[in-house]
Amino acid sequence: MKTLKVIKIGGNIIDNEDVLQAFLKDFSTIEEPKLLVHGGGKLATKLANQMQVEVKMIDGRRITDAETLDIITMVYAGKINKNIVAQLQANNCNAIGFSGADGNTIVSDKRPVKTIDYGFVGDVKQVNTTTLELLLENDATPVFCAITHDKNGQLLNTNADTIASELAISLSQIFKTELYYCFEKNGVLKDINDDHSVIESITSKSVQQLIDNQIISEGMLPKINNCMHAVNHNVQKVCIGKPEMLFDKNSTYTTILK
Ligand SMILES: Nc1ncnc2c1ncn2[C@@H]1O[C@H](COP(=O)(O)OP(=O)(O)O)[C@@H](O)[C@H]1O
Ligand SMILES: CC(=O)N[C@@H](CCC(=O)OP(=O)(O)O)C(=O)O
Repeated sequence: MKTLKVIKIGGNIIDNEDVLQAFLKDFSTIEEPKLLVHGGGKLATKLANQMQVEVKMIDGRRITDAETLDIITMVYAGKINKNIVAQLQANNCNAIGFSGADGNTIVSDKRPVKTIDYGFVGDVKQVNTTTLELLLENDATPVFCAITHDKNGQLLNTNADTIASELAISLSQIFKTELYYCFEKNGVLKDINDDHSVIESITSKSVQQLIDNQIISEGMLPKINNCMHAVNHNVQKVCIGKPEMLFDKNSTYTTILK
């Protein structure tokens, strides 16, 4: 079985042009099959503010009304996705941009209204890997944004961390899959203000205490839940840290274990 690296980059990497350019240059040097997932929540928030569209987030999830869905489609599937694809092509990496609607790769259900109406937010129901396998076997690199569809013509907003874990889980039937969450810190930190306080490994036993003690909070909560879901569903290796963890053997980062 070949190894596949599924790599997710978040807002603070996308927002910094120099950091993004450097990352994409390094990413292009990875010779094994690879797949990139990008977020972009921060840029969507900035644009919504400029357009005077109210931004509402609950537990790291964006309440997505029709106007917000238009904004995130333009930002995630348009500006960010196409710029990343163009930069990868400039580095001789044969990137192809995807939303979950493209090739019917990710189908999701609109989140049912319970106490909160999230609007056009989708929970992943099905990942179709046939097209992705074909591309990955032929040296092409899929680049996914945080948009899925319901197969009835409706686009839905889906957290980028979830897209990465669901793709990694489904593709683990075909590849030995590794999942890397890249962000601006060295890993999951004991003290959020001390970049040297990296927690080397987190297990399903230790995670609850970290959440209860509020060491893990905010944006790290959905990330760690997606990591746990992935290690418990056949993904061989799951790591959180700076992009350097992919390229520098001496870098520190957090490994998520069963
Ligand atoms: N223990 C922790 N270690 C590191 N970051 C943490 C921790 N707890 C909360 N966080 C927060 O989680 C954020 C990462 O989540 P998020 O902003 O959603 O990133 P991304 O856009 O890269 O997915 C960090 O910037 C940090 O503020
Ligand atoms: C439903 C939902 O919340 N979707 C996210 C998708 C983007 C994302 O996940 O971006 P980062 O990885 O940069 O945070 C949002 O709109 O903010």
